[in-house]
Amino acid sequence: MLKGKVAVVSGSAQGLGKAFTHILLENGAQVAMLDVNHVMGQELQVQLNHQYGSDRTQFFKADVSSDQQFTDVFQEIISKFGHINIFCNNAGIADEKNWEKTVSINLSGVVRGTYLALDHMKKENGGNGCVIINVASLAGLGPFPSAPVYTATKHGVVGFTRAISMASQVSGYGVRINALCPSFVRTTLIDSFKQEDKTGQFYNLVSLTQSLIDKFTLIEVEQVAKAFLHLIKDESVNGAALVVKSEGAAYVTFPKEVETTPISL
Ligand SMILES: NC(=O)C1=CN([C@@H]2O[C@H](COP(=O)(O)OP(=O)(O)OC[C@H]3O[C@@H](n4cnc5c(N)ncnc54)[C@H](O)[C@@H]3O)[C@@H](O)[C@H]2O)C=CC1
Ligand SMILES: CCCCC/C=C\C=C\C(=O)C/C=C\C/C=C\CCCC(=O)O
Repeated sequence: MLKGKVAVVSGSAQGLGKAFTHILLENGAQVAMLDVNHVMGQELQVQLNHQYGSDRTQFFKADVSSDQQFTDVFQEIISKFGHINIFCNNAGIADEKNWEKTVSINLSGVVRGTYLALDHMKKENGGNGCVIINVASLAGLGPFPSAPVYTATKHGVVGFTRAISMASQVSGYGVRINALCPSFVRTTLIDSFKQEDKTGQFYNLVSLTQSLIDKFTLIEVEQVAKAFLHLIKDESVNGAALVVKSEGAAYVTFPKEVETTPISL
């Protein structure tokens, strides 16, 4: 069903991005994989070439926190594949110690990728049938106390996605932009919560994180990939946030008006 479509997935050398790449390939798309980890990225490309054929994927090394690298690689991808229909901003880290890096990758990287993709999709593709998926988290909808800056970046991704999707609709770009909000997923990112060089001043909250993981239970990347595919196919949604938990996937119902409690001044 995605034959003839070209997809770009950032952070695709492992974890969720790798699972998104697999499901896109299984459904007929070509995939440009983008990651800062070129060793893992190139190894994966060799494996995928065997599995799906050599013309289906290409790995591109880039750091999404670098304007220059992201822009240059974007142009390389267009030169190789001609056009892009699906763009997934997935690359992300959890590092409260180096929190500015977390903001640069998780939030600025998503804004950068969305603007590059929008600019191409609205001009080159005539604004038809294109979709951007921004990977946020359940921590983009509620507080994750062990990782306040990670929480902030993911709330930022949800807010940015809701606003830019409305701008896209009002401007008639013909590009849908949605957010994916998984709870804890079994990937290497999860290991960060036990590492003091990642948790920094919140290392004392390790047991709180463990209790949250136990409450939500770890989900598998394949389950999130199915929700990702649903967001690509569901042409009725724009500006949506799709939550993925162990019990299933569900769209968030955002209030039309924020509920407030008046105070007297
Ligand atoms: N694992 C989890 O529990 C959850 C993860 N997420 C989000 O899903 C996304 C993917 O995470 P995972 O697959 O779990 O992590 P992961 O650590 O398994 O994979 C992340 C990939 O992103 C790449 N990457 C990191 N920084 C990069 C940069 N500056 N430029 C390009 N690539 C970069 C890494 O090299 C790696 O291949 C992230 O945005 C994460 O915040 C959301 C909810 C839950
Ligand atoms: C820096 C240490 C943190 C390491 C954690 C590792 C990965 C976390 C990935 C996530 O995206 C977290 C997923 C879910 C957030 C959990 C709780 C939010 C609560 C939301 C709610 O109130 O419903």
